[in-house]
Amino acid sequence: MKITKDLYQSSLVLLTDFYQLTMAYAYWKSGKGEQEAVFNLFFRKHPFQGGFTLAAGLDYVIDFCRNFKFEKGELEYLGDMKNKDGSPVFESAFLDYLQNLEFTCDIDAVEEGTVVFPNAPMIRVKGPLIQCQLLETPLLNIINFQTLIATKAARINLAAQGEPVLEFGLRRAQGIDGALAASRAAYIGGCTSTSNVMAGKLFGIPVAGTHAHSWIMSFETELEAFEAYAEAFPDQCVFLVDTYDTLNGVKNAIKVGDKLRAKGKEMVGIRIDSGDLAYFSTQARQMLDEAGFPDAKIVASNDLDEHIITSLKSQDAAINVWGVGTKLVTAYDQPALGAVYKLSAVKNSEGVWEPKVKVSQQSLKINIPGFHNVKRYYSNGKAVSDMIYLEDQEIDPRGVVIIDPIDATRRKRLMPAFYKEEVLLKPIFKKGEKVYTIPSLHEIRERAATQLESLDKAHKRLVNPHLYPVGLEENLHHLRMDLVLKAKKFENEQEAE
Ligand SMILES: Nc1ncnc2c1ncn2[C@@H]1O[C@H](COP(=O)(O)OP(=O)(O)OP(=O)(O)O)[C@@H](O)[C@H]1O
Ligand SMILES: O=P(O)(O)OC[C@H]1O[C@H](OP(=O)(O)OP(=O)(O)O)[C@H](O)[C@@H]1O
Ligand SMILES: O=C(O)c1cccnc1
Ligand SMILES: [Mg+2]
Repeated sequence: MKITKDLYQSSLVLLTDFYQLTMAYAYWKSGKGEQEAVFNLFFRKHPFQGGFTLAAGLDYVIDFCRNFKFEKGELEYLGDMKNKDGSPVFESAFLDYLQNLEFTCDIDAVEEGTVVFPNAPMIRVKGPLIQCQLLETPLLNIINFQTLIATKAARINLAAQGEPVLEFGLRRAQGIDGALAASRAAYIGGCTSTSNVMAGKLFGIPVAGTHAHSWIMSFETELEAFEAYAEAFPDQCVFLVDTYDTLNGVKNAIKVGDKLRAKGKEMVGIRIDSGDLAYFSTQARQMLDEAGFPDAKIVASNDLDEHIITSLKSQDAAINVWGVGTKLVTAYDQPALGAVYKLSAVKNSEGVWEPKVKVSQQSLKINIPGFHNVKRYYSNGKAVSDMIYLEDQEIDPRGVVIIDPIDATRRKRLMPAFYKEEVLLKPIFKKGEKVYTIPSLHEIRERAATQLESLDKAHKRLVNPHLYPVGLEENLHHLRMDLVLKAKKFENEQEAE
């Protein structure tokens, strides 16, 4: 395979687990393929032991669905698959079915840049079982990663308290698409730029950077290296000062800064990439100030994350710009968000929707049945609670009770009439037609900032955050409990037999 030419030239319809295709075949064979179903994508726990998660990746999902088509090449590949006895895995009538398969689902989803919480659906897919099933793996692949990285980026940007965070992750990212998707998500999460030029071109993210130690090392002296760099980029000089002796490096940067100024140019600043970043940044700040460069920025990098940034802030480090790579784009301390995709209702042969639950040993894993949506209530611009409710349920503006999906003893009474409300799942596709206007990446980033602003500080603490209240509307809670009890009763009866 030639990665540069072939990787994205075809539809991504085979970017799925094999079992989705074998199930699709079996659904088709048993005549259930067109039966209507509802699936929900959600996660059970915030990543990084945090108190919020930032949704990202919907744009890729939309693109995936719009190009959901089995073309000749894919069908040939599937047609060549053989069982152990040499017979084809998929009979040709099924391949004909796939060839004619058009994407016809309804999809409702939270917009990118929305703050989201455990158990509430981020994406709801309604449509023929086969299509819903085939979407499971790619939707999870896309949403799990981008949401994880957007959340990590948001945490890092919160720690930086509004100072610019430059994303430097490409060299350590999880492969090629991992890097591109991470740069996109990091930008949504608040980073100001990426070092990944391809991400810049593809997504319109500002591209920025400094220079490496190799630049300095290729010259006889550090001073010569700075001078040559200043010659090439008189308006964009950020000198990396720690190749030999950091404080001597600062002295050299000041010398070249003076020369630039004599030519009417200003150096932008310096970068420190090793050693005690609190100590060196405060020393460098003092030297720069004394030399008449109070506006020169100090960029720091070197295995930074939200915790080290917080620590450096508490040490009064004089850092103005944060370069963050590895720990951001790899989500170093939690490599995956555990979002799942679960069936919550099917339409029976009489055309009646039947809500479904999967009863698990762990109550944490019992899904939320039915066709539901999420409302967020705001008071004075602050999010106060999320309510998961059955979409056809009348909500009494004078009072609702919401019940924690994991611990039914935790309840909260709400007066919807007192609050501004937002329905979080927005229509994206109706019968396969896109009905949603995709915002620009910059708008998504703005939404993320506004959403994070709407969340109380207590939920944004990096450690031991306060739990944001998310509950099931009473009727949904009862429906769920009834279904669980019925299923358990059935289980017990079977055991007794
Ligand atoms: N004052 C500080 N407080 C807390 N953490 C710091 C401080 N200064 C630096 N760090 C962090 O400590 C770690 C230092 O790592 P390490 O010892 O590998 O770097 P180094 O030896 O200074 O540099 P390198 O090995 O890259 O030349 C980095 O993650 C860095 O961000
Ligand atoms: O530390 P990160 O958050 O990943 O940021 C990117 C790092 O990449 C570069 O150096 P590299 O790590 O390649 O080499 P070095 O650590 O030896 O300087 C740069 O100088 C940063 O330190
Ligand atoms: O531009 C930089 O300073 C940069 C880019 C990638 C990785 N580390 C640093
Ligand atoms: Mg390094």
